[in-house]
Amino acid sequence: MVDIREVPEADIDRALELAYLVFHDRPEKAARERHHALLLRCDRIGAYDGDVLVGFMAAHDLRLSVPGADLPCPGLTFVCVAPTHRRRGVLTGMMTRMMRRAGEAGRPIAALWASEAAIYGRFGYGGATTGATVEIDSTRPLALRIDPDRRPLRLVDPEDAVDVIGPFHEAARAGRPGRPGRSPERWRDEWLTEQDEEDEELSPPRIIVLGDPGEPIAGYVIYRTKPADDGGAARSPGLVRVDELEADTPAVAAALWECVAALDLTGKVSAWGRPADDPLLHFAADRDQVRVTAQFPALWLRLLDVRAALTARSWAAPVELVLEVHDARLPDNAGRFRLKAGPHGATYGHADGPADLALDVRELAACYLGGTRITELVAAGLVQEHTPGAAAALDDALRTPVLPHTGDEF
Ligand SMILES: CC(=O)SCCNC(=O)CCNC(=O)[C@H](O)C(C)(C)COP(=O)(O)OP(=O)(O)OC[C@H]1O[C@@H](n2cnc3c(N)ncnc32)[C@H](O)[C@@H]1OP(=O)(O)O
Repeated sequence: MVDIREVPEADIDRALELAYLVFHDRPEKAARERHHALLLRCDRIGAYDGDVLVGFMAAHDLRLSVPGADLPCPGLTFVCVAPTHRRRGVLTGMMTRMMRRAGEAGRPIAALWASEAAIYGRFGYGGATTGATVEIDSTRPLALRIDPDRRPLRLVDPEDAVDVIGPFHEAARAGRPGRPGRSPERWRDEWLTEQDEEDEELSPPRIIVLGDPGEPIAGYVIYRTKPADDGGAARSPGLVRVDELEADTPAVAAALWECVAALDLTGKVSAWGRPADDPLLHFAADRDQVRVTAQFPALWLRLLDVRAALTARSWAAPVELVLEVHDARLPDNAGRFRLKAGPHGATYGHADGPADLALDVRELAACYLGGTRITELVAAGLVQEHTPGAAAALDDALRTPVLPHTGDEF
């Protein structure tokens, strides 16, 4: 009989051993210490078979930008079940406990990054943001259709970076749904850590900011480099891996991309997890030089309290309709509800009349940040439109000026 309960501090190392076993990992001492410190700050739930920890899950205490608001949002991580106890409902038990606890604590939404896309839909999570991997052939200067901002660029010491770029990042979050806030620890351990956890050949992080001296910065780029590999047939050019690039204007973004593409002794820029509507893809003059090499679901979102989530976000256009929502895990969300929303806010309460749209809570989550259209899901047979035009009307109301984006993998 497996018991689901909180994991005390004393069991954190056991939880990490389980995670390393399950994720086929053998991290160095420094990474283990970072993971330990991270789990100390997380909510932790475990599955115990007698005294043996056979399942584990943690949740960061995050805030997530949603259209017009910033909501508390547990960010699930380190989800693992021992190979001896798979497919017996251990994850289901831990997830049920985690969702109930988060709901009781007044968290309207929860989020995660999935190791495999097939796992979390059954728990009501929908793919809410899309990431794109963008590669630039930088063996030649980056060809641009707009003039880059010519204000000065300067290098910032990683030690000072949180003070310099942290406020810019925090302000930029409000402009794009799907972005978690970053604690100083997350900045230090995830973005600015000297040694990249996944690729030890990469340089420490380099930070370049753009802006006039004494003025607030107008943008920044964080990148790491790897020297050219001249060995044998698998010769590869020096690499610039862009970890983050934020800019106030397209001209600032153009200057920062141009800068990283021009780094000496490198021939390729690779940026993982960029927004699907990255302006670079439009202002690049040669789309053979700037290519999207992969697209993937990034943040998976769960609406734990649909009413609280829908009434917290902003709405781009007026809409009034009845939704029939299915939620197999959290029955308070299930039923028929009238959504009345518009630029001045939203109400959401039980309705008697016939439904205009019927959908699972998972589909609502996929559309909540504006990254997926309801009409696409009608076309895919996943949302039933009982009143013609209802899906398009809801899309107009859910629309965001830019696509949601999540660059923080956790
Ligand atoms: C946010 C993150 O941390 S993502 C990381 C997720 N963790 C991993 O990938 C580590 C390796 N895998 C594992 O530890 C485990 O296999 C887990 C956590 C994915 C699943 O744990 P389990 O206890 O076996 O899941 P559980 O028994 O509750 O399964 C519930 C359902 O999900 C399904 N399921 C579980 N894992 C998967 C999967 N990888 N792909 C597809 N379906 C899955 C089960 O078949 C089951 O379906 P059913 O309800 O129709 O019978």
